[in-house]
Amino acid sequence: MIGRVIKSTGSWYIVQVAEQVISARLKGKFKQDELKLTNPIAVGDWVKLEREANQETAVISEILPRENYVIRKSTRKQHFSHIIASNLDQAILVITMKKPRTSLGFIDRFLVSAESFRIPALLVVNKMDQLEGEDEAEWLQDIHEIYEPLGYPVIEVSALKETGLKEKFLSLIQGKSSLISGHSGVGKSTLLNALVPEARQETKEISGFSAKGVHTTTFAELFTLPEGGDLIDTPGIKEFGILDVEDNELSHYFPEMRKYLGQCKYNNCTHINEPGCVVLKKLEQGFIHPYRYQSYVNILHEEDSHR
Ligand SMILES: Nc1nc2c(ncn2[C@@H]2O[C@H](COP(=O)(O)OP(=O)(O)OP(=O)(O)O)[C@@H](O)[C@H]2O)c(=O)[nH]1
Ligand SMILES: [Zn+2]
Repeated sequence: MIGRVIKSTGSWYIVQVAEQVISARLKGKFKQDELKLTNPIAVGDWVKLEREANQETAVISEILPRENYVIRKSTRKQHFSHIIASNLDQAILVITMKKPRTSLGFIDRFLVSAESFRIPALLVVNKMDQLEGEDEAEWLQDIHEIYEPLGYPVIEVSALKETGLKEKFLSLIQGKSSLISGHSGVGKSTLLNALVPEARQETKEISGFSAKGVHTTTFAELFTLPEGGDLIDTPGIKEFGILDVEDNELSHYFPEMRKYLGQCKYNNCTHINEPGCVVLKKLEQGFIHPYRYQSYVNILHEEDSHR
């Protein structure tokens, strides 16, 4: 039979097979794939499994090819090892204007990761009920002005007051597998509980039946939406990695730069100070947002310092 991994505890996997939830483990000699992962299976994986004699548990014999996946934060030049989730239609970053305010740099890192994994991304501004003052209104306006033209939808919600959820947000997640991420305290759990009423309950049930470690907050978990589709929560995982890229490739993950690539004088241009750089020209002309360019430079340098 075939099922989808909805939770991993490290040694046991909770697999959804049609309407049933089965606890499964790996066959003794499980073939590692080419990613050389520390954890061979991720939440979101589709797997082939067979029931054991007791009928209650199952053994996973094969992982079906992944459409895509995200891995844990790592520097660009390191070998990735920890896979967080797979087979995603999109990645959602929950952001807030205060307590804590999400920095644009953090948002850009997330978007670059999503681009590098070829997963569409969207931004959900939570705690809209707390919006007050000019400074906050400006921050929100910046978010809309910077990200929407790049193709990243920006949705405003209040998980606490349950506004904006059933309207626009639901239409964007229905029928899809969405990874949900964000800083601690932005309201991911509140959002999840508002959308998947049994989310809290489910977590409790599963932790009662399996090995210890189930309840640790570093494992991703897949929750099915009553309206169809699912949300993959990634508690404790703040940032994802960026796929292995050379300096002159980072700009491929900035949609506003991507369209000018190949037009610079040097084909290995890093768009920092090279003569005849079209990206720098477009920045000067206002076609590239200075904040975004700053993030580009920061990521380039940060990754360099890790080598
Ligand atoms: N005013 C307001 N508060 C909210 C909203 N959503 C969440 N909160 C509050 O923000 C705090 C953090 O919410 P959580 O849902 O625990 O945040 P989280 O992102 O899951 O945090 P971690 O579990 O640490 O990852 C709680 O006190 C929530 O009640 C909202 O829309 N408006
Ligand atoms: Zn250039």
